[in-house]
Formats: sequence, structure tokens, C-alpha cells
Amino acid sequence: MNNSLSEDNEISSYTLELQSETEEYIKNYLKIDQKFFRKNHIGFLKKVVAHLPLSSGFISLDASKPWILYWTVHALDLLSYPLSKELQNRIISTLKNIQNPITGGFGGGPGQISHLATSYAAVNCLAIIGTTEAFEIIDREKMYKWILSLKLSNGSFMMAQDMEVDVRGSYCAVNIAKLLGILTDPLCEKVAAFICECQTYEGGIGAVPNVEAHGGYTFCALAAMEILKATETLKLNDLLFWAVSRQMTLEGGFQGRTNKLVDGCYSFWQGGLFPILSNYFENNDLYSKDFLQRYIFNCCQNSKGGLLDKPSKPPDFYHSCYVLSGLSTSQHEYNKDLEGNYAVSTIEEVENDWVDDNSSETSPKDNTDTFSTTVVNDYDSSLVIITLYSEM
Ligand SMILES: CC(C)=CCC/C(C)=C/CC/C(C)=C/COP(=O)(O)OP(=O)(O)O
Ligand SMILES: [Zn+2]
Repeated sequence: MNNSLSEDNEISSYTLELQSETEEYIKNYLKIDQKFFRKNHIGFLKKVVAHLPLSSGFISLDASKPWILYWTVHALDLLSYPLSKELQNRIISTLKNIQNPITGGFGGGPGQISHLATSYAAVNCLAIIGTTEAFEIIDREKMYKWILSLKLSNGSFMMAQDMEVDVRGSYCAVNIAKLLGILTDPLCEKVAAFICECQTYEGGIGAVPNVEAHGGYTFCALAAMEILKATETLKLNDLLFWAVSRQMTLEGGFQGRTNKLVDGCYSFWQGGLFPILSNYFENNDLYSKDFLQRYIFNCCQNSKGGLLDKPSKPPDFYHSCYVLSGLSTSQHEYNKDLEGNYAVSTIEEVENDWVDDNSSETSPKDNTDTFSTTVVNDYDSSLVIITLYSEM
């Protein structure tokens, strides 16, 4: 008993130490009003899509090819960078080679077994490209049978044959199915009930029942519930309380779980909860958007290009995608119409002192005098995409 108490105390003082070190470090970055390095971010991201199939430098990400494409294509889309027809075709044919002709679904690379996460990345990447040619490569019938084969009797999904089960599987399955028009009753049965079991005493949602609530899993769970039209079966007051409490008081960015450090990617995993929740609370100001933007502009940019977790970390494609997605959610409103479809609008009063470093060269499509030049394009989060493409 004494031992475990003293171990707990050690853990908590270590956590506090890390937190105060991070605050001390970040305070210095928050003092400077950083401009937005749009051109350099585009340059950083373009390197990936310009060299398809992926070069040997990506060997450690060999099982994540659809993810690399999704992160970069989505981030470039958020920066309003138009992909040429030739680039689109190269991305489409790269993904075509990754689809499994026998089982259906997409693996991490050619010849690899299909996985729900890489299938989600591939389908969402193709949805962002959004052309008939992009959608036509997907074998929807095989995809449907494969997704159903991963479903368990309690309504959860394995990520791949005999692999782990958690709410990422639920979200990837219903997201893909909704985008491809194959969201049937057998696929949806009990899915919402399993997700409800994953909501914890804190209000957030864990990977599976009875584990710690975490931002990544909470986004998956809430977005899946929204697609299933079952959001109100969650304890939404508790969820909102947990989500707003994850915005850090000094840093302004979000942490992924209680007593952990701020990280730029949670700008989306946590920040992306609010466009959904705002429709249930009829309030578009549930967290401090300005405070989040200050963290993003000052602490999550590499001036040479690419976005990151926190100062001291290198830029990468994953963080570039989710930091920009979080920035975008803080600059737009997502209001549901009477049919339940999301309509996106840029927040007119988005104002800040940060200056785009090259606004004349790649200015956003919707840029007007009212908007800051640092407004990025709208994000999809699967919901907006669904509104746009579910008619296929
Ligand atoms: C669609 C799909 C597959 C979505 C995945 C969502 C998801 C689970 C994101 C979380 C990723 C992440 C930063 C984990 C870090 O946990 P950590 O324990 O290393 O970091 P922490 O200290 O911030 O908690
Ligand atoms: Zn991160």
C-alpha cells in the first residue's frame, strides 16, 4: 500500500515537472507573433506528391502509404493548393495498386493485407480529389463484404483480420461506408451501443470500454456517432465538459488526455469535436479559438515548412495535416441544415495580427478584405465530405 502510494506520488511529480518545463519553454514562443509560412508549408508537402511512387526515404512508412497521401493531399487542400491533373492521376494510380483485388479494401502498400485505417486514408484521399476517376478505382462491393467480415457480435470492428478492436475501427468502417453509399442496417447494427460503452467517467471516450479517455479516440467515436445519427445517445454534457477542459490554460493548444502535454495534432482531434458539439449546444463559441490559433501560429510551425507537435519537435506530414485541420476548424462554422447536412461558412470576425508570408502567391480561394490572409480552406473531417459526395 505504502509502496504504491509513493510510486503514485513520483509519477505525479514527474508529470508536473514535465508540464512546468513545457510551460517555461513555450512561454518564450508565445511572446512573438509569428507569420504564417504558407509557401514553405506547401513546399514541404509537395515533396511527397511530386515523387510518386514514394521514394526510398519513406521506407519506415512502408505500411502507411495511403496515410502519407491522405495527410499531404488533405493539408495541401487546406492550403488551397490545387493538384494538377497529372498529380491527381499519379495519386489515383498509386492507390489503385494498393487496393486488394481479392479481399477488397486497402493495405499499407501493394501486396499488404487490408486494414481499416489505411482504407479510411485511401478513401478519404480519393474523396478529396473528388473526381469520377478517383471514385471509380474503388471496388465498393468487395469493400462492403470485407468491412462486414471485420464486424464482431458486440457491434465493434477489428482493424484487420484477427487484429485489434477499438473505436477507430467503428469510425473508419462507418466513414468509408457512408462515403461509398454502402452504409446498410447490418453494417450499423449495435455500432452505436459499442461506442456508448467506451465513454468514461471523465466524459471523454476511450479506445475500448473501461480505458482512459483520449482525444484521438474521442474524435473517432463522436464522428462515428454523428454519421450514425446517434450522437445524442452519448452523455453530451459530460463530453463537452471533458473536451473544453483539454484546452491548456497557458499554452492555448489542446492535450490529448488529463495531465498530459499539449500537442499540435490535438488541435484537430480535440478541436474537431466542437463543430459537431456546437450543433447540439447551439453555441459556436465553446472553446477559445483565438487562443488555439496563437498556439498554432507561434508553436506549431517550422519556418522552413511543415507543422509540428510543439517547439523542439521536427515537422512531419501527420502533424502538418492535423494542425492545419485544427486551424481550419477554428476559422469556420459547421451548421447543420434541416436535413442534417453540414453547411460550412468562414467565421467573418476571424481576425489576427499574423501575416501570411506570401499571400499574393497562393492566397486562399475565399480570401476577402474581411478575412485574415491566414484563413485556411475548410476541413472535411469526413462530415463535410459526406455532404458533398454521398450522392455518388
Ligand atoms: C481515423 C484514425 C485511425 C484515427 C486515429 C485517432 C487517434 C487514436 C489519434 C491519436 C494519435 C496520438 C497522438 C496518440 C498519442 O498518444 P500518446 O499516449 O503517445 O500521447 P499523449 O501523451 O498525448 O496521450
Ligand atoms: Zn501529435
